[in-house]
Amino acid sequence: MIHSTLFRASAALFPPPHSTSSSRTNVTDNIAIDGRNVNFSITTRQGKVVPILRDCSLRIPSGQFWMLLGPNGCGKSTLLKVLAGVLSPTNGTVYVKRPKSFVFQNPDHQVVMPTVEADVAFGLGKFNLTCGEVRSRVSKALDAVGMSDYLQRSVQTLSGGQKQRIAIAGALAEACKVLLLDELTTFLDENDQIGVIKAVRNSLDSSEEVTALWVTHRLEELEYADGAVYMENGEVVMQGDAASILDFIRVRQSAYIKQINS
Ligand SMILES: Nc1ncnc2c1ncn2[C@@H]1O[C@H](COP(=O)(O)OP(=O)(O)OP(=O)(O)O)[C@@H](O)[C@H]1O
Repeated sequence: MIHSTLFRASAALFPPPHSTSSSRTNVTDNIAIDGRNVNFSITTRQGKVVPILRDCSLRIPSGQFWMLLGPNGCGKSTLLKVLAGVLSPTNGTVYVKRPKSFVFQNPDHQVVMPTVEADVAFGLGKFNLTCGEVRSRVSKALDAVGMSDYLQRSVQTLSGGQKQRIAIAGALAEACKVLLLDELTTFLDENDQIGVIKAVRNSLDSSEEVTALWVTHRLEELEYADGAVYMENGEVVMQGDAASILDFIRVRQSAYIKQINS
């Protein structure tokens, strides 16, 4: 864990990018996610290039639960999609430990099988496991997200948060090393929201192998995190331990409120 560390995410922290490849091998084992000077732009129909991410650098240690925070439209989901490999960076380098798993915002996009057990086991077909090994992985994964009692339940009967937890269990069952979680609590009520966030926290606490990056704009969720990356206007402004980032955002917000009231 990084203790009381807050650092400005400047280019000085990282050497300049050497390539635009989406994976690198010379990253130390204790870093799960490493993005350096990541840029992402879109080109409009009129041929105008619109930058969405500008020189974003971030470094997330293995085994930790980090949040990606910032105001609406600052580029959090885009950065997460670049890290997931769903989008290719226009420039910069990205390393994310594998296997990695991207969990979507909408709980109804998560589940594909009729029962919880079948859904969590869905991705295990490719591993050539015995039935006993499959059962054991499903059981451990459901335990990690607090859903052991739901093994035989029809997924149709689950709440949104329970569906998110099943999706996370599916990733854990596949021995996923990095969970990339895109605003999972947006559509959830408070109970479900807490259930999902605690499930992620517990999954990490029960395995040193798993790292999670959780996109949110809810500051209160920071209490569950080890660290956070704060973005504004397409840039990574700060990253560090959760308490320091919370202080930083509060100071920034009160300065903004003073400015608009003056
Ligand atoms: N394909 C696209 N075409 C045009 N603009 C885009 C595209 N993708 C993202 N954007 C713009 O890029 C900016 C960043 O979007 P993104 O969804 O990454 O932000 P966000 O921080 O996740 O926002 P929110 O918290 O509201 O979900 C926004 O202004 C968005 O409108």
